[in-house]
Amino acid sequence: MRDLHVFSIPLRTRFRGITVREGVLLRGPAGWGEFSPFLEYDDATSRPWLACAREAADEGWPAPLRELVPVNVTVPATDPEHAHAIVSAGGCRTAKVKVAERGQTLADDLARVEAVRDALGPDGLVRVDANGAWDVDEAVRAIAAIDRAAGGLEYVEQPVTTVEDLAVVRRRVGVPVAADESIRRAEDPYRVRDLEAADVAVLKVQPLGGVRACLRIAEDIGLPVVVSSAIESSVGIAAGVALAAALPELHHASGLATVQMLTDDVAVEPLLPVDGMLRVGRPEVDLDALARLAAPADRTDHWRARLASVGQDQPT
Ligand SMILES: O=C(O)CCC(=O)c1ccccc1C(=O)O
Ligand SMILES: [Mg+2]
Repeated sequence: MRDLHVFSIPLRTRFRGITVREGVLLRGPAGWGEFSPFLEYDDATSRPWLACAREAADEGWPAPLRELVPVNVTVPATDPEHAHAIVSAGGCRTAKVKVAERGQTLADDLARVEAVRDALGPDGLVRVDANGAWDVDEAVRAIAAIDRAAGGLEYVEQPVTTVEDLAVVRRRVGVPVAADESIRRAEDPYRVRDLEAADVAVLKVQPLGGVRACLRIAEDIGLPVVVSSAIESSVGIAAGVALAAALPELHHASGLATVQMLTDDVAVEPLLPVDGMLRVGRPEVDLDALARLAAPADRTDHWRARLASVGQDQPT
């Protein structure tokens, strides 16, 4: 049995319904890997997440082509003053702004992106993420208004839920469209490509089965890629950085500056951006942090059982 640690780290602010991030760190001959599928995911959905952890622990990653990876600051659906402060503190030249939050209005989104543009200055890039919350007509209207308020958008991520609607919206707006939730399973990117539903593909290493699996997808789909996180510890983020570092072409900042969304981390030097960049490499795990962040016994039992169940048909 590999060295195995179950961690539990509170988030600074609730993000998509989650207040605590739990997962497993596995140590193998190549280093540490992270297995942290969201709690509601079944075994089949979680299998690529385990493949990603095993690749990190057992094999390691393909050689990097760059040493630094530009990242975006992530701005939650917060008020304009807070959004301005987050971007000003971040040091990133690209900001990703959450929009279309339930319980908020388009006016809230417009005020938030205006504040973000003000904090970034004219040379920064603003992208927005609606997490599929709009219908087609709402999306067309909102995107035009947000594009004006932002003084130009880099792209809009997942404006609508289905890949068919994504293709319709893409044909009706002047802003590039990125697919995120539409690319979760290995076969999804090919549907996005075949329907010409997006200009940009968001790839996350855990749900798509690891760095090599994502490199293959990027090569096959022929779209520019944005590497993004699933809110992971520095160990999980390092796998995303390894993908961004190994892509033959990298046109966009990665959505990997999310360690700061957690209240604590497992690494001696947490993988936080310096001047808007993350350094490629393997973070050193802090054994004191593993002890401090160790999940309670019942959660550890839950994750051990889950690992056994997800890894069932494969050698451990
Ligand atoms: O891309 C980023 O800046 C951070 C990652 C992020 O937003 C995210 C993290 C976990 C689940 C969903 C999402 C998302 O892109 O909506
Ligand atoms: Mg997204």
